[in-house]
Amino acid sequence: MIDKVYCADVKPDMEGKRVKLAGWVYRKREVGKKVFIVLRDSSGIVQTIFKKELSEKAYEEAKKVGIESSVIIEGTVRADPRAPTGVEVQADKIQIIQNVDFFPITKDASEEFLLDVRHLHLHSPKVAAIMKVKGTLMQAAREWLLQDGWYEVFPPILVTGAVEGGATLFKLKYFDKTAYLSQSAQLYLEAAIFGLEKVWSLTPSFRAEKSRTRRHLTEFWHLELEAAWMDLWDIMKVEEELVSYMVQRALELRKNEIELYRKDDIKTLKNAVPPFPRISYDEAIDILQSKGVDIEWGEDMGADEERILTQEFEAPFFVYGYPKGIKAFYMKEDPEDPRKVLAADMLAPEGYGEVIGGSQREDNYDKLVERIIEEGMDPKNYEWYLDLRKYGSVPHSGFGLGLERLVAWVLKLDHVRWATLFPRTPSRLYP
Ligand SMILES: NC(=O)C[C@H]([NH3+])C(=O)NS(=O)(=O)OC[C@H]1O[C@@H](n2cnc3c(N)ncnc32)[C@H](O)[C@@H]1O
Ligand SMILES: [Mg+2]
Repeated sequence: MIDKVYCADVKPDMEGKRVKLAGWVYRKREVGKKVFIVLRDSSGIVQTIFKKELSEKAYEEAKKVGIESSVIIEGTVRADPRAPTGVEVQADKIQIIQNVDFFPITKDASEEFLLDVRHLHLHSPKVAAIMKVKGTLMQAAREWLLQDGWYEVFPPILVTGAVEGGATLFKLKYFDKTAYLSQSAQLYLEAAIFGLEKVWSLTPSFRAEKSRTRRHLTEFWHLELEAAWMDLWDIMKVEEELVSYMVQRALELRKNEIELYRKDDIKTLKNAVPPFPRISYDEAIDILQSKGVDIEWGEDMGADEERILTQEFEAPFFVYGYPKGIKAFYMKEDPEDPRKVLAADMLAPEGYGEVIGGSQREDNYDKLVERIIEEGMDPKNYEWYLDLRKYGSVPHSGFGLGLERLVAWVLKLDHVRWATLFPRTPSRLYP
Protein backbone atom coordinates (compact mmCIF):
# COMPACT_ATOMS: atom_id res chain seq x y z
CA MET A 1 0.00 0.00 0.00
CA ILE A 2 1.51 3.39 -0.91
CA ASP A 3 2.22 5.71 2.03
CA LYS A 4 -0.41 8.25 0.99
CA VAL A 5 -2.39 10.73 3.04
CA TYR A 6 -6.13 11.08 2.50
CA CYS A 7 -7.45 14.23 0.82
CA ALA A 8 -9.64 15.13 3.80
CA ASP A 9 -6.63 14.87 6.11
CA VAL A 10 -4.74 17.67 4.32
CA LYS A 11 -5.24 20.65 6.64
CA PRO A 12 -4.10 24.30 6.61
CA ASP A 13 -1.97 23.68 9.72
CA MET A 14 0.14 21.28 7.61
CA GLU A 15 1.58 24.31 5.75
CA GLY A 16 4.99 23.45 4.27
CA LYS A 17 4.57 19.68 4.79
CA ARG A 18 5.30 17.39 1.83
CA VAL A 19 2.48 14.94 1.08
CA LYS A 20 1.74 12.11 -1.33
CA LEU A 21 -1.87 11.70 -2.49
CA ALA A 22 -3.51 8.96 -4.55
CA GLY A 23 -6.93 9.26 -6.10
CA TRP A 24 -8.95 10.26 -9.11
CA VAL A 25 -9.21 13.55 -11.00
CA TYR A 26 -12.50 15.07 -9.86
CA ARG A 27 -12.27 18.52 -11.42
CA LYS A 28 -9.63 20.12 -13.66
CA ARG A 29 -9.05 23.59 -15.07
CA GLU A 30 -6.18 25.45 -16.71
CA VAL A 31 -5.49 29.11 -15.95
CA GLY A 32 -2.49 30.67 -17.74
CA LYS A 33 0.57 28.54 -16.93
CA LYS A 34 -1.20 26.72 -14.08
CA VAL A 35 -3.27 23.55 -13.95
CA PHE A 36 -5.69 23.12 -11.03
CA ILE A 37 -6.67 19.52 -10.33
CA VAL A 38 -9.21 18.77 -7.58
CA LEU A 39 -8.28 15.28 -6.50
CA ARG A 40 -10.88 12.88 -5.06
CA ASP A 41 -10.41 9.85 -2.84
CA SER A 42 -12.70 7.96 -0.42
CA SER A 43 -12.31 10.69 2.21
CA GLY A 44 -13.21 13.71 0.08
CA ILE A 45 -11.35 16.22 -2.10
CA VAL A 46 -8.35 18.51 -2.06
CA GLN A 47 -7.12 21.03 -4.61
CA THR A 48 -3.70 20.57 -6.20
CA ILE A 49 -1.99 23.18 -8.34
CA PHE A 50 0.65 22.55 -11.00
CA LYS A 51 2.74 25.60 -11.91
CA LYS A 52 4.99 25.47 -14.95
CA GLU A 53 7.75 27.37 -13.13
CA LEU A 54 7.67 24.87 -10.23
CA SER A 55 7.95 21.71 -12.37
CA GLU A 56 7.55 21.85 -16.13
CA LYS A 57 7.46 18.04 -16.34
CA ALA A 58 4.64 17.71 -13.82
CA TYR A 59 2.82 20.68 -15.40
CA GLU A 60 2.92 19.07 -18.88
CA GLU A 61 1.73 15.72 -17.43
CA ALA A 62 -1.05 17.41 -15.49
CA LYS A 63 -2.30 19.06 -18.67
CA LYS A 64 -2.84 15.59 -20.20
CA VAL A 65 -5.11 14.00 -17.57
CA GLY A 66 -8.86 13.65 -18.05
CA ILE A 67 -11.68 13.52 -15.48
CA GLU A 68 -11.60 10.34 -13.32
CA SER A 69 -8.02 9.49 -14.36
CA SER A 70 -6.24 7.65 -11.56
CA VAL A 71 -3.14 9.50 -10.38
CA ILE A 72 -0.56 9.79 -7.60
CA ILE A 73 0.39 13.39 -6.79
CA GLU A 74 3.17 14.74 -4.56
CA GLY A 75 3.72 18.27 -3.40
CA THR A 76 3.83 20.79 -0.55
CA VAL A 77 0.82 21.87 1.51
CA ARG A 78 -0.17 25.57 1.44
CA ALA A 79 -3.10 27.11 3.29
CA ASP A 80 -5.34 29.00 0.85
CA PRO A 81 -8.84 30.19 1.84
CA ARG A 82 -9.78 30.34 -1.85
CA ALA A 83 -9.34 26.56 -2.28
CA PRO A 84 -12.48 24.36 -1.82
CA THR A 85 -11.19 22.97 1.49
CA GLY A 86 -9.12 26.03 2.54
CA VAL A 87 -5.90 24.30 1.61
CA GLU A 88 -4.10 23.21 -1.52
CA VAL A 89 -1.07 21.16 -2.54
CA GLN A 90 1.63 22.87 -4.66
CA ALA A 91 2.32 19.77 -6.80
CA ASP A 92 5.72 19.02 -8.29
CA LYS A 93 5.16 15.36 -9.20
CA ILE A 94 2.34 13.41 -10.83
CA GLN A 95 2.25 9.73 -11.81
CA ILE A 96 -0.62 8.91 -14.16
CA ILE A 97 -1.81 5.42 -13.24
CA GLN A 98 -4.47 5.36 -15.93
CA ASN A 99 -5.52 8.32 -18.00
CA VAL A 100 -9.22 8.64 -18.92
CA ASP A 101 -9.84 10.59 -22.11
CA PHE A 102 -13.65 10.63 -21.68
CA PHE A 103 -15.58 9.54 -18.58
CA PRO A 104 -19.09 8.48 -19.76
CA ILE A 105 -20.99 10.11 -16.88
CA THR A 106 -21.61 13.79 -17.54
CA LYS A 107 -23.61 16.41 -15.58
CA ASP A 108 -26.76 15.88 -17.66
CA ALA A 109 -26.79 12.06 -17.37
CA SER A 110 -30.33 10.64 -17.00
CA GLU A 111 -31.28 8.40 -14.04
CA GLU A 112 -31.73 5.44 -16.36
CA PHE A 113 -28.26 6.00 -17.84
CA LEU A 114 -26.76 6.28 -14.34
CA LEU A 115 -28.36 2.90 -13.56
CA ASP A 116 -27.04 1.44 -16.83
CA VAL A 117 -23.52 2.46 -15.78
CA ARG A 118 -24.02 1.96 -12.03
CA HIS A 119 -20.53 0.38 -11.87
CA LEU A 120 -19.09 3.77 -12.92
CA HIS A 121 -21.62 5.83 -10.95
CA LEU A 122 -19.99 4.41 -7.81
CA HIS A 123 -17.08 6.82 -8.48
CA SER A 124 -19.39 9.62 -7.33
CA PRO A 125 -18.73 11.07 -3.85
CA LYS A 126 -22.51 11.57 -3.46
CA VAL A 127 -23.09 7.88 -4.10
CA ALA A 128 -20.21 6.99 -1.79
CA ALA A 129 -21.89 9.13 0.88
CA ILE A 130 -25.03 6.95 0.69
CA MET A 131 -22.96 3.79 1.14
CA LYS A 132 -21.11 5.34 4.10
CA VAL A 133 -24.42 6.17 5.81
CA LYS A 134 -25.78 2.67 5.10
CA GLY A 135 -22.64 1.13 6.58
CA THR A 136 -22.81 3.38 9.63
CA LEU A 137 -26.48 2.51 10.24
CA MET A 138 -25.51 -1.18 10.29
CA GLN A 139 -22.44 -0.45 12.46
CA ALA A 140 -24.79 1.23 14.93
CA ALA A 141 -27.24 -1.67 14.75
CA ARG A 142 -24.43 -4.10 15.59
CA GLU A 143 -23.32 -1.91 18.50
CA TRP A 144 -26.84 -1.78 19.94
CA LEU A 145 -27.57 -5.47 19.39
CA LEU A 146 -24.34 -6.51 21.08
CA GLN A 147 -24.90 -4.37 24.17
CA ASP A 148 -28.53 -5.53 24.41
CA GLY A 149 -27.58 -9.21 24.33
CA TRP A 150 -28.71 -10.33 20.87
CA TYR A 151 -26.93 -13.19 19.04
CA GLU A 152 -26.14 -12.85 15.34
CA VAL A 153 -27.07 -15.96 13.35
CA PHE A 154 -26.73 -16.83 9.65
CA PRO A 155 -29.93 -18.31 8.21
CA PRO A 156 -30.23 -20.04 4.83
CA ILE A 157 -31.09 -18.19 1.64
CA LEU A 158 -32.08 -21.34 -0.28
CA VAL A 159 -35.44 -22.34 1.20
CA THR A 160 -38.48 -24.50 0.46
CA GLY A 161 -41.42 -22.24 1.24
CA ALA A 162 -43.00 -18.81 1.40
CA VAL A 163 -43.08 -16.56 4.43
CA GLU A 164 -44.74 -13.53 2.85
CA GLY A 165 -46.99 -15.11 0.29
CA GLY A 166 -46.24 -17.35 -2.66
CA ALA A 167 -46.80 -14.64 -5.26
CA THR A 168 -43.41 -13.03 -4.68
CA LEU A 169 -41.22 -16.14 -4.55
CA PHE A 170 -38.25 -16.53 -6.88
CA LYS A 171 -38.19 -20.21 -7.79
CA LEU A 172 -35.04 -22.11 -8.79
CA LYS A 173 -34.04 -25.63 -9.66
CA TYR A 174 -32.23 -27.34 -6.78
CA PHE A 175 -30.82 -30.58 -8.24
CA ASP A 176 -33.97 -32.70 -8.62
CA LYS A 177 -36.01 -30.48 -6.26
CA THR A 178 -37.49 -26.97 -6.28
CA ALA A 179 -36.06 -24.24 -4.07
CA TYR A 180 -36.83 -20.57 -3.55
CA LEU A 181 -34.80 -17.50 -2.67
CA SER A 182 -35.60 -16.44 0.88
CA GLN A 183 -38.21 -13.70 1.31
CA SER A 184 -37.36 -13.40 5.02
CA ALA A 185 -35.18 -15.27 7.51
CA GLN A 186 -37.99 -15.15 10.07
CA LEU A 187 -39.00 -18.81 10.24
CA TYR A 188 -35.38 -19.88 10.76
CA LEU A 189 -34.86 -17.19 13.40
CA GLU A 190 -37.92 -18.59 15.19
CA ALA A 191 -36.13 -21.94 15.33
CA ALA A 192 -32.97 -20.30 16.65
CA ILE A 193 -34.66 -18.73 19.69
CA PHE A 194 -35.00 -22.11 21.44
CA GLY A 195 -31.26 -22.14 22.01
CA LEU A 196 -30.36 -18.44 21.83
CA GLU A 197 -33.59 -16.64 22.87
CA LYS A 198 -32.68 -13.29 21.24
CA VAL A 199 -31.34 -13.57 17.68
CA TRP A 200 -30.78 -11.33 14.70
CA SER A 201 -29.58 -11.64 11.12
CA LEU A 202 -28.77 -9.39 8.20
CA THR A 203 -29.51 -11.22 4.96
CA PRO A 204 -30.52 -10.43 1.41
CA SER A 205 -34.23 -11.04 0.97
CA PHE A 206 -35.86 -11.58 -2.40
CA ARG A 207 -39.34 -10.57 -3.57
CA ALA A 208 -40.55 -11.14 -7.11
CA GLU A 209 -42.53 -7.93 -6.75
CA LYS A 210 -43.88 -6.63 -10.01
CA SER A 211 -44.81 -3.37 -8.30
CA ARG A 212 -42.66 -0.59 -9.72
CA THR A 213 -42.84 1.74 -6.72
CA ARG A 214 -40.10 3.90 -5.26
CA ARG A 215 -39.85 1.60 -2.26
CA HIS A 216 -39.67 -1.87 -3.77
CA LEU A 217 -36.60 -3.83 -4.83
CA THR A 218 -36.51 -7.47 -5.86
CA GLU A 219 -33.41 -7.93 -3.67
CA PHE A 220 -33.00 -5.94 -0.48
CA TRP A 221 -31.02 -6.13 2.77
CA HIS A 222 -33.17 -7.32 5.59
CA LEU A 223 -32.30 -6.80 9.27
CA GLU A 224 -34.44 -9.22 11.25
CA LEU A 225 -34.79 -9.90 14.98
CA GLU A 226 -36.65 -12.65 16.84
CA ALA A 227 -37.06 -13.01 20.59
CA ALA A 228 -38.52 -15.66 22.89
CA TRP A 229 -40.84 -14.51 25.70
CA MET A 230 -41.55 -11.14 24.03
CA ASP A 231 -45.03 -10.02 23.03
CA LEU A 232 -45.92 -7.39 20.43
CA TRP A 233 -45.52 -4.46 22.82
CA ASP A 234 -42.09 -5.73 23.95
CA ILE A 235 -40.81 -6.05 20.38
CA MET A 236 -42.11 -2.59 19.47
CA LYS A 237 -39.96 -1.18 22.28
CA VAL A 238 -36.96 -3.06 20.85
CA GLU A 239 -37.70 -1.62 17.40
CA GLU A 240 -37.87 1.99 18.56
CA GLU A 241 -34.74 1.70 20.70
CA LEU A 242 -32.80 0.06 17.87
CA VAL A 243 -33.95 2.49 15.15
CA SER A 244 -33.40 5.47 17.44
CA TYR A 245 -29.86 4.36 18.22
CA MET A 246 -29.12 3.74 14.52
CA VAL A 247 -30.41 7.14 13.43
CA GLN A 248 -28.77 9.15 16.25
CA ARG A 249 -25.42 7.40 15.67
CA ALA A 250 -25.68 8.14 11.95
CA LEU A 251 -26.35 11.82 12.79
CA GLU A 252 -23.27 11.76 15.04
CA LEU A 253 -20.87 9.90 12.74
CA ARG A 254 -22.15 10.82 9.25
CA LYS A 255 -23.33 14.42 9.75
CA ASN A 256 -21.58 15.66 6.58
CA GLU A 257 -22.98 12.90 4.42
CA ILE A 258 -26.51 13.40 5.78
CA GLU A 259 -26.27 17.18 5.24
CA LEU A 260 -25.21 16.49 1.63
CA TYR A 261 -28.77 15.16 1.13
CA ARG A 262 -30.84 16.91 3.78
CA LYS A 263 -28.90 20.13 4.30
CA ASP A 264 -30.16 21.33 7.69
CA ASP A 265 -33.53 19.56 7.38
CA ILE A 266 -32.82 16.95 10.06
CA LYS A 267 -35.68 17.59 12.50
CA THR A 268 -37.47 14.28 11.86
CA LEU A 269 -34.21 12.40 12.38
CA LYS A 270 -33.61 14.16 15.69
CA ASN A 271 -37.24 13.36 16.62
CA ALA A 272 -36.52 9.63 16.25
CA VAL A 273 -36.24 9.00 19.97
CA PRO A 274 -38.46 6.70 22.08
CA PRO A 275 -41.29 6.48 22.63
CA PHE A 276 -42.38 6.65 19.01
CA PRO A 277 -46.07 7.59 18.53
CA ARG A 278 -48.43 4.60 18.32
CA ILE A 279 -51.80 4.52 16.54
CA SER A 280 -54.10 1.57 15.91
CA TYR A 281 -55.06 0.46 12.42
CA ASP A 282 -58.61 1.62 13.28
CA GLU A 283 -57.31 5.12 14.08
CA ALA A 284 -55.25 5.09 10.87
CA ILE A 285 -58.34 4.31 8.81
CA ASP A 286 -60.27 7.10 10.59
CA ILE A 287 -57.48 9.59 9.83
CA LEU A 288 -57.34 8.57 6.16
CA GLN A 289 -61.12 8.72 5.76
CA SER A 290 -61.18 12.15 7.45
CA LYS A 291 -58.69 13.30 4.80
CA GLY A 292 -60.96 12.06 2.03
CA VAL A 293 -59.08 8.86 1.21
CA ASP A 294 -61.35 6.18 -0.25
CA ILE A 295 -60.43 3.29 2.08
CA GLU A 296 -62.61 0.92 4.12
CA TRP A 297 -61.82 -0.96 7.33
CA GLY A 298 -60.20 -4.28 6.38
CA GLU A 299 -58.32 -2.92 3.37
CA ASP A 300 -54.53 -2.72 3.30
CA MET A 301 -52.77 0.63 3.24
CA GLY A 302 -50.54 0.98 0.20
CA ALA A 303 -47.71 3.44 -0.41
CA ASP A 304 -50.12 6.25 -1.26
CA GLU A 305 -52.26 5.81 1.86
CA GLU A 306 -49.15 5.54 4.03
CA ARG A 307 -47.73 8.67 2.44
CA ILE A 308 -50.84 10.61 3.47
CA LEU A 309 -50.81 9.09 6.97
CA THR A 310 -47.18 10.09 7.51
CA GLN A 311 -48.17 13.74 7.07
CA GLU A 312 -49.65 13.50 10.59
CA PHE A 313 -46.27 12.78 12.18
CA GLU A 314 -42.80 14.31 12.43
CA ALA A 315 -41.10 11.14 13.64
CA PRO A 316 -41.25 7.41 12.93
CA PHE A 317 -44.48 5.95 14.32
CA PHE A 318 -46.24 2.61 14.75
CA VAL A 319 -49.49 1.37 13.35
CA TYR A 320 -50.67 -1.70 15.25
CA GLY A 321 -53.61 -4.12 15.29
CA TYR A 322 -54.10 -4.87 11.59
CA PRO A 323 -57.01 -6.96 10.28
CA LYS A 324 -56.13 -10.65 10.02
CA GLY A 325 -57.22 -10.76 6.37
CA ILE A 326 -54.38 -8.54 5.14
CA LYS A 327 -51.58 -10.04 7.20
CA ALA A 328 -49.42 -13.20 7.10
CA PHE A 329 -50.37 -16.67 8.35
CA TYR A 330 -47.84 -16.75 11.18
CA MET A 331 -49.22 -13.72 13.03
CA LYS A 332 -51.00 -14.36 16.34
CA GLU A 333 -54.72 -13.60 16.45
CA ASP A 334 -55.59 -10.80 18.87
CA PRO A 335 -57.27 -12.53 21.83
CA GLU A 336 -59.38 -9.42 22.36
CA ASP A 337 -60.55 -9.15 18.75
CA PRO A 338 -60.38 -12.26 16.49
CA ARG A 339 -60.73 -10.01 13.43
CA LYS A 340 -57.25 -8.67 14.13
CA VAL A 341 -53.66 -9.91 14.56
CA LEU A 342 -50.93 -8.75 16.93
CA ALA A 343 -48.94 -7.02 14.21
CA ALA A 344 -47.33 -3.60 14.01
CA ASP A 345 -45.58 -1.74 11.23
CA MET A 346 -43.19 1.14 11.81
CA LEU A 347 -43.68 3.97 9.32
CA ALA A 348 -41.12 6.63 8.56
CA PRO A 349 -42.38 10.22 8.22
CA GLU A 350 -42.02 12.53 5.21
CA GLY A 351 -43.95 10.17 2.98
CA TYR A 352 -41.65 7.16 3.30
CA GLY A 353 -44.06 4.84 5.10
CA GLU A 354 -43.30 1.26 6.09
CA VAL A 355 -39.71 0.56 7.11
CA ILE A 356 -40.46 -2.29 9.57
CA GLY A 357 -42.97 -5.13 9.54
CA GLY A 358 -43.30 -7.02 12.80
CA SER A 359 -45.65 -9.19 14.85
CA GLN A 360 -46.18 -11.59 17.68
CA ARG A 361 -46.18 -15.11 16.25
CA GLU A 362 -48.88 -17.75 16.62
CA ASP A 363 -47.31 -20.13 19.17
CA ASN A 364 -50.25 -22.57 19.34
CA TYR A 365 -49.86 -25.62 17.07
CA ASP A 366 -53.53 -26.14 16.17
CA LYS A 367 -54.21 -22.46 15.54
CA LEU A 368 -51.15 -22.23 13.30
CA VAL A 369 -52.25 -25.26 11.26
CA GLU A 370 -55.67 -23.59 10.95
CA ARG A 371 -54.10 -20.35 9.70
CA ILE A 372 -51.87 -22.17 7.19
CA ILE A 373 -54.90 -23.95 5.76
CA GLU A 374 -56.96 -20.73 5.86
CA GLU A 375 -54.26 -19.10 3.71
CA GLY A 376 -54.55 -21.93 1.18
CA MET A 377 -51.14 -23.39 1.99
CA ASP A 378 -50.21 -27.02 2.71
CA PRO A 379 -49.20 -27.71 6.35
CA LYS A 380 -46.99 -30.54 5.03
CA ASN A 381 -44.66 -27.87 3.59
CA TYR A 382 -44.31 -26.35 7.05
CA GLU A 383 -43.86 -29.51 9.12
CA TRP A 384 -40.50 -28.38 10.54
CA TYR A 385 -41.94 -24.94 11.32
CA LEU A 386 -44.97 -26.50 13.04
CA ASP A 387 -42.60 -28.67 15.13
CA LEU A 388 -41.50 -25.42 16.80
CA ARG A 389 -45.00 -25.39 18.33
CA LYS A 390 -44.74 -29.00 19.52
CA TYR A 391 -41.49 -29.04 21.47
CA GLY A 392 -41.46 -26.33 24.15
CA SER A 393 -43.34 -23.61 22.31
CA VAL A 394 -43.10 -20.13 23.80
CA PRO A 395 -44.67 -16.74 23.18
CA HIS A 396 -42.33 -14.95 20.78
CA SER A 397 -42.20 -11.93 18.48
CA GLY A 398 -39.96 -10.43 15.84
CA PHE A 399 -39.64 -7.99 12.99
CA GLY A 400 -37.90 -7.18 9.73
CA LEU A 401 -36.37 -3.81 8.87
CA GLY A 402 -35.71 -2.96 5.23
CA LEU A 403 -32.28 -1.36 5.32
CA GLU A 404 -32.62 0.44 1.99
CA ARG A 405 -35.96 1.91 3.07
CA LEU A 406 -34.38 3.23 6.27
CA VAL A 407 -31.49 4.75 4.28
CA ALA A 408 -33.95 6.27 1.79
CA TRP A 409 -35.75 8.04 4.64
CA VAL A 410 -32.56 9.11 6.48
CA LEU A 411 -31.19 10.69 3.28
CA LYS A 412 -34.55 11.65 1.73
CA LEU A 413 -33.80 9.67 -1.42
CA ASP A 414 -36.52 9.59 -4.06
CA HIS A 415 -36.16 5.84 -4.62
CA VAL A 416 -34.78 2.91 -2.60
CA ARG A 417 -32.72 1.88 -5.63
CA TRP A 418 -30.21 4.66 -4.83
CA ALA A 419 -29.66 3.06 -1.40
CA THR A 420 -28.12 -0.13 -2.74
CA LEU A 421 -24.84 -0.76 -4.53
CA PHE A 422 -26.39 -2.51 -7.54
CA PRO A 423 -30.20 -2.16 -7.48
CA ARG A 424 -32.33 -5.12 -8.51
CA THR A 425 -35.82 -4.29 -9.79
CA PRO A 426 -38.15 -6.04 -12.28
CA SER A 427 -36.44 -4.17 -15.11
CA ARG A 428 -32.89 -4.17 -13.79
CA LEU A 429 -30.61 -7.16 -13.31
CA TYR A 430 -27.47 -5.74 -14.94
CA PRO A 431 -24.78 -4.55 -14.12
N1 LIG B 1 -38.78 -11.09 10.52
C1 LIG B 1 -39.96 -10.54 10.20
O1 LIG B 1 -40.91 -10.47 10.97
C2 LIG B 1 -40.09 -9.96 8.82
C3 LIG B 1 -41.32 -10.45 8.08
N2 LIG B 1 -41.26 -11.90 7.79
C4 LIG B 1 -41.39 -9.71 6.76
O2 LIG B 1 -40.70 -10.07 5.80
N3 LIG B 1 -42.18 -8.61 6.80
S1 LIG B 1 -42.33 -7.61 5.54
O3 LIG B 1 -42.72 -8.36 4.37
O4 LIG B 1 -43.15 -6.51 5.97
O5 LIG B 1 -40.87 -7.05 5.23
C5 LIG B 1 -40.17 -6.45 6.31
C6 LIG B 1 -39.58 -5.15 5.83
O6 LIG B 1 -38.74 -5.41 4.70
C7 LIG B 1 -38.81 -4.30 3.81
N4 LIG B 1 -39.25 -4.79 2.50
C8 LIG B 1 -40.19 -5.71 2.26
N5 LIG B 1 -40.32 -5.93 0.93
C9 LIG B 1 -39.42 -5.09 0.34
C10 LIG B 1 -39.07 -4.83 -1.02
N6 LIG B 1 -39.65 -5.48 -2.04
N7 LIG B 1 -38.10 -3.92 -1.27
C11 LIG B 1 -37.50 -3.26 -0.24
N8 LIG B 1 -37.78 -3.46 1.07
C12 LIG B 1 -38.74 -4.37 1.33
C13 LIG B 1 -39.78 -3.31 4.39
O7 LIG B 1 -39.06 -2.34 5.11
C14 LIG B 1 -40.61 -4.18 5.32
O8 LIG B 1 -41.16 -3.45 6.39
MG1 LIG C 1 -44.80 -5.40 5.56
